[in-house]
Amino acid sequence: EGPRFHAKADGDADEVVDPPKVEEKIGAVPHGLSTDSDVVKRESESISKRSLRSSGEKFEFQAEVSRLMDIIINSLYSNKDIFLRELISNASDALDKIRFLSLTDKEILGEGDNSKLEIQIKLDKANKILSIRDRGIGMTKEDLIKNLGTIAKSGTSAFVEKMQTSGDLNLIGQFGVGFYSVYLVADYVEVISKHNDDKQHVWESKADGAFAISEDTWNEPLGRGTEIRLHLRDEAQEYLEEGKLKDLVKRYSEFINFPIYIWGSKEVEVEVPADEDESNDEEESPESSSEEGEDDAEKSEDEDSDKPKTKKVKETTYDWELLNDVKAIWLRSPKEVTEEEYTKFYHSLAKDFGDEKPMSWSHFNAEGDVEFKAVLFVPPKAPHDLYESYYNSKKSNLKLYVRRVFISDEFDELLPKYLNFLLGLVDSDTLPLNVSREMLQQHSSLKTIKKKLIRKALDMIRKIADEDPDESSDKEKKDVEKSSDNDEKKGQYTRFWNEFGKSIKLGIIEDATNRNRLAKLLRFESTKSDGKLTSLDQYISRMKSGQKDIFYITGSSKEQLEKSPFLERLKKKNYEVIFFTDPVDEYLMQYLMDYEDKKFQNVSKEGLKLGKDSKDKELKESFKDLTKWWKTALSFDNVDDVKVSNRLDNTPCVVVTSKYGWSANMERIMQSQTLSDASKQAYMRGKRVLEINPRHPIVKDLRERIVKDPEDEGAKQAAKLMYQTALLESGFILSDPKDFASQIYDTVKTSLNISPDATVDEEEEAEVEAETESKGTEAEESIKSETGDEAAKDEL
Ligand SMILES: Nc1ncnc2c1ncn2[C@@H]1O[C@H](COP(=O)(O)OP(=O)(O)OP(=O)(O)O)[C@@H](O)[C@H]1O
Repeated sequence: EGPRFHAKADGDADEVVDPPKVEEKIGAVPHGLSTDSDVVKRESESISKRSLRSSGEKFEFQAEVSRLMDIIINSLYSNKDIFLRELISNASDALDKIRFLSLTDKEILGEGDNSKLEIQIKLDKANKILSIRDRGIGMTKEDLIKNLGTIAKSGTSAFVEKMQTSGDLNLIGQFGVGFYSVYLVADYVEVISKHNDDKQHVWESKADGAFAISEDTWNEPLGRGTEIRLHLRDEAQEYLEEGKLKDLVKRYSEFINFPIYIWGSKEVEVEVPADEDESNDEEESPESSSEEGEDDAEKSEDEDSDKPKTKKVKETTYDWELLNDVKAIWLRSPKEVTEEEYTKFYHSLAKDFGDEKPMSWSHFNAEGDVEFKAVLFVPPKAPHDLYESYYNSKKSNLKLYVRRVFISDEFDELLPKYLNFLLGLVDSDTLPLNVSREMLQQHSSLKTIKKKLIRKALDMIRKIADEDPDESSDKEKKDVEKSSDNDEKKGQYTRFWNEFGKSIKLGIIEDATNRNRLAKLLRFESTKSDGKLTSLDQYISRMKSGQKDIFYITGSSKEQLEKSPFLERLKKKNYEVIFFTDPVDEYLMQYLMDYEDKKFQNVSKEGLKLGKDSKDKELKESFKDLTKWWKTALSFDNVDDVKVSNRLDNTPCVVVTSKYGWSANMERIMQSQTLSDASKQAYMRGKRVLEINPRHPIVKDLRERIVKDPEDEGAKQAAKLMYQTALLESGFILSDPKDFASQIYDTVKTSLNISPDATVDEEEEAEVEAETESKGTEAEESIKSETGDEAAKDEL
């Protein structure tokens, strides 16, 4: 039945068998698992007899981890190979860690084999065990408990959720729970680990909700590092085939920076003494010495009597075979690296083994005061948690190496937050190697590296746009279309924008130095973009003669904005207006003041200029009385002013805000934020100005009325109602909807010729109550009589 591991067998001490101490012999072979049949037999006995290590301390997996393991165990996911990639990646991480520590403490690596930073794979066909060992940092008992089971990683639940919708286990490494993929192929797993600060321990689990940890007194001492033993499921026996393992390692571990060995068998041709009738070599073949009589006879006949007679036979030998060549791709000249190699390298960095290529990459060598090599990638998709806790997370996806030695992948100082979506690495020759991470973080070269990385990153992104035929104007299109990989590049920048556009916007907000470069990368829809994305440069190229400002409007959706009264006259006069519909756009526009000497103008704010119109002044003058009167009529609300509008066509009036206050859209966004500060809201709220349309019949009529009688009650009511309606249409949230509603009802009354004094009928409360009661009783009675069940009454 294979090895069993039960949760604590209560009181059944007889079942508990301590594994026998494995003899010295095991220590002599490189890996604890010997090909020697005696040892194999003993090992196998000890495992199959063992149901529970009596010394083992039992733990339950954290509920989320248990759920994850359940999903993995029962998964029908066909690509089970991924477990190997995850284990090798963990081994490589552990080696990176010890190598990093050894930079400041040489002793830490130890001597002899211990100091070899390598990964070893062994197959034990007899016991159906695949084992992967590294001489990395290892895990203490506490680490084992924490890392492999009790503390769910932040990614666990996210991954479980993702699995339930996509079923794609391939992503497991990206969620930081890759280890558990071992249960795709194994039903019992042992993790033997030795950390410099602790004794050697064994973690074991059959993924049945529990695991056990014992101090390891029977396996070969590892010296330092971790060995994972997978007791393979029956249907996963293919992972005991050497050829398969070699292929997988080669495929998945091309970019692992440590040598990976397999304890491989080799058919070799060896020269052995020829058969007795041919052989004449006494010294070299002691076994054949007993038959020397006949040899002598032959020897005398043979002319080459000095040459020993041998034959070639095939023999199986075992040895460590190196599977990868550890050549860092970034050290090669970019010209020599193929597109396929970059793609594979990206996949290994991203722990993303789908088919998608990165959108773009940049591989360069920086020279001068600060020397470094770097490879940057734009991933095909944004990671699942890119904007979650954007300001608090310390996550950067750049790996930092110093002279080929991996230092850290949590180095915030290399790229600003808004470029966190990039993946890649930096290998610097200038940074010092033997200092602590804290010291490195303060090193002056980092600033230079960061500056150059940002430039290169922005160039790379710009290139995505430059190479996209959809991006170019018709004139340029012809040239671009000639290029070969055109189809692939088509629409690429739109894809980039949909995935990472928010990051570019955050960049504009946060990075004043590169604001203009980033603004070039900005895309949006506009009144003239025809459902596609357009850029500021394209906007400028379409500007009307005499147009000074770049017009935009903010709101919650394009559909809503398209109908906005603010656009009426602009559209009629053929001005282009940008739609900004992402909440971040409001913040963005507080930082993006101008572009190429053109100012930005929110068309729902004060200050809109549409070229000089000689009639403007005249109109303003002729409506002076009305605007003045209207302002007084609105003294109940904080209306700053009433003015003649230059932006309206069909709508009688709109409410605009002051230039530096919040727009209506921003007010809405701020109100929807749970923790927003009410006092700040009042302070930041833009001043409101009612703008009236001098060509509109209602406005013209009002003017006539108030000239005749400034106290006209009907006019006053209309002025108020129009203002409130304009607030709504302009995107504000009414502070007193009740008042607005009752005015509307009054108007409805008037239009239906109902007397303004008509009142609502009084309810006759006493009777209503009595009636309800009696109805209720009737209903109860009828249920009771139908079902004959007393309980029905309770239910009712
Ligand atoms: N060979 C190993 N040596 C030392 N520690 C290890 C080893 N394998 C796993 N660990 C520890 O267990 C943790 C959990 O591993 P797991 O593979 O689930 O997640 P991860 O390595 O953090 O992320 P990923 O799945 O992306 O590799 C690791 O973070 C590491 O601390």
